[in-house]
Amino acid sequence: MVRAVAAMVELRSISKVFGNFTALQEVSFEIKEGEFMTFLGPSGCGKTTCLRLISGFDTPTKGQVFIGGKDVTFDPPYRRDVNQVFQSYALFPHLTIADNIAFGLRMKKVPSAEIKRRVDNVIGMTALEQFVHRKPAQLSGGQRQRVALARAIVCEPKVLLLDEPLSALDAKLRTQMRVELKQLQKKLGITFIFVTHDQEEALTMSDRVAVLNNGRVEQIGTVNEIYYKPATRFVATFIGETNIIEATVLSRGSRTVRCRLEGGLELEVASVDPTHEGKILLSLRPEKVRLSRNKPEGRNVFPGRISAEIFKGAVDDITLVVEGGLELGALLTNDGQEEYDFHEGESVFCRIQPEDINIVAS
Ligand SMILES: Nc1ncnc2c1ncn2[C@@H]1O[C@H](COP(=O)(O)OP(=O)(O)OP(=O)(O)O)[C@@H](O)[C@H]1O
Repeated sequence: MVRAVAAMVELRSISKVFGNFTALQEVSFEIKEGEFMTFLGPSGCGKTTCLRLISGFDTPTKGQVFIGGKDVTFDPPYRRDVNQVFQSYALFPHLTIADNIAFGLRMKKVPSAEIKRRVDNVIGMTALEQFVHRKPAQLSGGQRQRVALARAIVCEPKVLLLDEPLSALDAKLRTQMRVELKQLQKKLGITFIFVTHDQEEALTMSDRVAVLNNGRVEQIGTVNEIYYKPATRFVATFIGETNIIEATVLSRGSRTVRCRLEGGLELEVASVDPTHEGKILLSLRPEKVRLSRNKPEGRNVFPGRISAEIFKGAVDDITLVVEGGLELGALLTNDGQEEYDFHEGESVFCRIQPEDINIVAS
């Protein structure tokens, strides 16, 4: 018999109003067991509010919260199989690292032999062996971060909530901790819900990302979907660099539409959606603009002039002027091949695959 597997966490038509301000509006999504889900969005978009409704530190104005298939909308935090790692880590300064980690289990009156076994296990997992007798003040930011994580996972919650846990770390440590966190999550198989406003952080660690804006979910998808198939202008511009271009649909083929871009350039754009008609908005990632000196074969080939070139190490950031004065950004990898080494003032041919252009909602 096939049994439907309930989502580990589900928010169903959630709205949250503070006074006369709506912080979340009709938010619905499901998070699967063992998934690394990230809430990504600018400051004030409602990420922390979402997290607080899942942890039980707050209740929704409307809608329901389910954890493990059970309606927990009005259950207090201690009745939910959820643990949280805070931005500030919230460690007890007077306790040693080992005692900080054991604290939650002692509160739950877990037998001491079991506490020792579980604490030793997470200390190994988070590489904290040499610090167990120190106090939090004697650790670096990254080490403190690991203690906060160890303290949360030792309780073996089904869901771990992480509210910008890397924000206090310097850039290098942040990058390192991203990899460690992701590896740890895979090893533990716990559902992680991670909050950040840093798109790079979201792209490196998550299985799926929910992009929030103004209290609404703009898009939920895998990191690839969010990056390569952004649904809205906001998602396309918030994550990575993109060219946003206004266009008009001229005609429809079986899998593409022919569009006239602002300035007059005509291009074919992948589309099977019949609602794509009249005025539309296009998103084009700069690394998808191919340049060459000789005219290439294929569709969507057009001339352009390089009006600016900025060297950025691994890549060159290029501005092109094409038909009708339209400016397009292009990114080229600096791999040392002269064939792809273009300079300001040069005339070039541009080529864009129809499927590399996305029609986005405004
Ligand atoms: N208790 C409250 N009373 C009134 N307004 C609140 C309350 N809590 C949050 N808000 C408002 O709700 C909105 C969403 O807040 P939230 O903390 O969820 O944002 P966020 O996306 O986590 O932002 P940040 O990245 O800055 O932490 C904000 O405009 C905030 O001012």
